[in-house]
Amino acid sequence: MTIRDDHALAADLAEEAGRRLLEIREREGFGDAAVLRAAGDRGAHLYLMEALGRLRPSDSVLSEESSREDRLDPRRLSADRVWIVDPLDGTREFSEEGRSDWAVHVALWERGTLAAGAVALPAQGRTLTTADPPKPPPYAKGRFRIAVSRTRPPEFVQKLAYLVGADLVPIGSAGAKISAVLTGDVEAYVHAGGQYEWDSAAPVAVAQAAGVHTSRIDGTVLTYNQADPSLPDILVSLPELAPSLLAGIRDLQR
Ligand SMILES: Nc1ncnc2c1ncn2[C@@H]1O[C@H](COP(=O)(O)O)[C@@H](OP(=O)(O)O)[C@H]1O
Ligand SMILES: [Mg+2]
Repeated sequence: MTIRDDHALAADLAEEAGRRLLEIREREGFGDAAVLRAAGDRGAHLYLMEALGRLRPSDSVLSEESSREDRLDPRRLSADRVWIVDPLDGTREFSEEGRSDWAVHVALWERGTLAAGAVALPAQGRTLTTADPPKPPPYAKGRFRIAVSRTRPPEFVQKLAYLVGADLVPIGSAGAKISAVLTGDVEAYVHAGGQYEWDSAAPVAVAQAAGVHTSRIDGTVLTYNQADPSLPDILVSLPELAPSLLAGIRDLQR
């Protein structure tokens, strides 16, 4: 198998899981949000596990929806290749009629780096992929936009926006927020206070391929396939904005 095949496979799997999620939304309706969320998480997870087991039988998989036992299975720590997937990121938004800020994440971690990835945004009719990385529009100087969680934004983010001259844009799903940086709808995404490897691996793979800044909020490297999959904070931004955002965050946390 060539490396190119992994890029295409990530995109195909994310798109097919997304197509199934649209069908589940259609079939279940929005009457009972908990039922719809559970059906979405389960349906996308089972499809991705079956497809990866069939198409990449020697690789490990770390999925948000795997059992706790499977997620903590130490075998993936000595594996060369681990697929890190979030079958449905933005589960809350998936269950809200009319919202399109939810995503399917499929990433491949290989010997220490993110080697391939895709983020399907089924309700937006697009998939962002390392097979054909997006080209974010260049930064036009002046005020800019920072995407934040709708429900759990970092406590410092209002002050940060004031400090750097930005407006906050609440969007659901880490994948949808990072995609918004890549498509030019916002210029940055800041999160702190909790998150896991599957929430960011695939969109970070695409962002890195697109030449966008990705790091922890202290500027250090995001590392994946760790024993503890907690990865609680992240900064994704157009490269020109990273130094002032990192300096602002540092000042506010002092
Ligand atoms: N404080 C926190 N602790 C744990 N997970 C968090 C979190 N804040 C956000 N997340 C996770 O990050 C993803 C994006 O969140 P948000 O839309 O609020 O930005 C969601 O993934 P899931 O939808 O896959 O659960 C959410 O559960
Ligand atoms: Mg998630």
